[in-house]
Amino acid sequence: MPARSSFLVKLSLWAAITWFGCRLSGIRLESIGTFAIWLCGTWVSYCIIILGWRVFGRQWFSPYNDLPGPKPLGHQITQWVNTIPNDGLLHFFGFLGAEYLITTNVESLSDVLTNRSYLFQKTSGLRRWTVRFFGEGIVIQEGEKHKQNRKSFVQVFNQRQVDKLKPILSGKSTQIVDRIEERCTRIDKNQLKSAILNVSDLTKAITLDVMGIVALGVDFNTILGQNVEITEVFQTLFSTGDLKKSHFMWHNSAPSWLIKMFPSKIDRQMDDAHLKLKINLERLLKEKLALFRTKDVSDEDILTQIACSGDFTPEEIIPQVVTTLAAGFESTAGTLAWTLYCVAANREVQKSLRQELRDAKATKGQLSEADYEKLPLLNGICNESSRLYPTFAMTMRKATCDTYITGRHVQAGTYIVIVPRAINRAKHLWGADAEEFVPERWIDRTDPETPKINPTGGASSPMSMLSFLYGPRSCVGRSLSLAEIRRMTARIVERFEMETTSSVIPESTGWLSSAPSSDLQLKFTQIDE
Ligand code: HEM
Repeated sequence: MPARSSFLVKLSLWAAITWFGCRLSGIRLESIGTFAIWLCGTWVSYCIIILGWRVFGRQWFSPYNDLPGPKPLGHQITQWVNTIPNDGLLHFFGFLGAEYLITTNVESLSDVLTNRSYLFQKTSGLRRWTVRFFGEGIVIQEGEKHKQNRKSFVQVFNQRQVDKLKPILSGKSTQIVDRIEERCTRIDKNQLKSAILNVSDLTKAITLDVMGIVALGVDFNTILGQNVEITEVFQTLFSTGDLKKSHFMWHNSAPSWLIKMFPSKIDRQMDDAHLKLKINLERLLKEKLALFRTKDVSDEDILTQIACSGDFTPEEIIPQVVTTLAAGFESTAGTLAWTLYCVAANREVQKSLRQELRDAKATKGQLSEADYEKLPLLNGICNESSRLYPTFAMTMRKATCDTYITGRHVQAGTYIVIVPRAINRAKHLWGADAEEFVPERWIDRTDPETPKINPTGGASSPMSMLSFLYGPRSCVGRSLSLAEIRRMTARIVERFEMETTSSVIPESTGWLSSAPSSDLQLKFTQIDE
């Protein structure tokens, strides 16, 4: 519907509701003028309520909203976890007395994420919103259905499959480096070429290409400036900026008939983007199945594997792929952007990483795919940046029946708030420097001659690092995304000196997944070999 006619429909509805409201409450509308005053009055009241909600209400009513203003998701809860004494659970009341429990230690997390994980389900609001815009995929499935589908997904993302993809990821890392080099046109006083570039644009383009190859077997080459329209589709559908937060809140709280009656601009944009993606995926799927029948097909992409596994009905395949793209795109692009920022902001660490890469190459001339997984500092940097800046900063569950967490009774309907940002920065789990960037914590130097990777970063439990969550609902794409982030970071650091362009520490933006703000820029200067 064109914008103007949709406005007129809304205005007429508003007028009708006001008129009926006045009639029902016995208010006499003596002239058009009185009616117009009432119409304006109700509109102003509506605006005041919405404004009040935006400024004050969001903070009180839902943990998703945290503090007002440009604070990252999970910021306030991180402060609570680090300052309020507790025994593993923090309790608070939300809108209309809804009960919320925040899990703050390994014991309470174990109960929610592993011991009784299927009793704590994702919220119906998230499920409704996800199904509407992405379709029904593993990310929001529960119980037996989830268990069954998870087996297929673990198979699709197993180590052998990820190993097969590593040379492709390395090829893509060459492309991102070449792309940055092309754009280094400024000559500085040392006669070195440099450029100031938007980091999110780069990491989103390269991750979109990787996701295209991994999920669909198609290289969109957006890093080379091709297929711009697919970038728009991904951006519209999967990016989770602050506007999407209000969008989600609206879908979460309003009844379906009201949502249908007042479709928003974002609804229409997301529906259009979803439709475009679906049409393309259906066409691809047809081609792949035809190829599969002739056996002339590689089994590397997710679409082919899911389609040919026999575990999913034809209607289930596309939604599963769309939700996987949703889970992997912003999260990987955001984590890569954070990693590049952390390296740029810590020049000494950057220098040491460059040295580590040079030393590793010195003996063989070139790094093997296996080397990327073994280099202690490279791994330390990637783990540390995703610890400090988990792109899924917060997730929620709801108790489906009366149960208990660490021996405490939990009533059915209680919301359980799991906050990776707060756990990853908790001082009782990581020590006094929990909020600082310390890649060293991931290195075991028991033998100073041969430093090794410390898989838990010195924390007493792997559950202290929740960026990929833990247990039967943890991220299936973890090794794939880390393999991408390691290769991109290593190749960029080998070829460029990175610097921040501002002393202000960027904060996470976004709601479902959080990335550095979309205008974060870094300076890349070519290294004089
Ligand atoms: C650095 C990048 C990534 C991060 C930080 C990340 C993080 C997470 C987290 C925290 C969850 C659990 C969400 C919840 O239950 O509330 C999750 C689930 C999931 N992730 Fe990732 N993810 C990343 C990359 C990927 C990639 C590249 C893929 C696939 C291509 C992927 C696929 C999935 C899927 C399918 C699930 C649902 C698993 C289930 O419910 O059983 N993720 N991810």
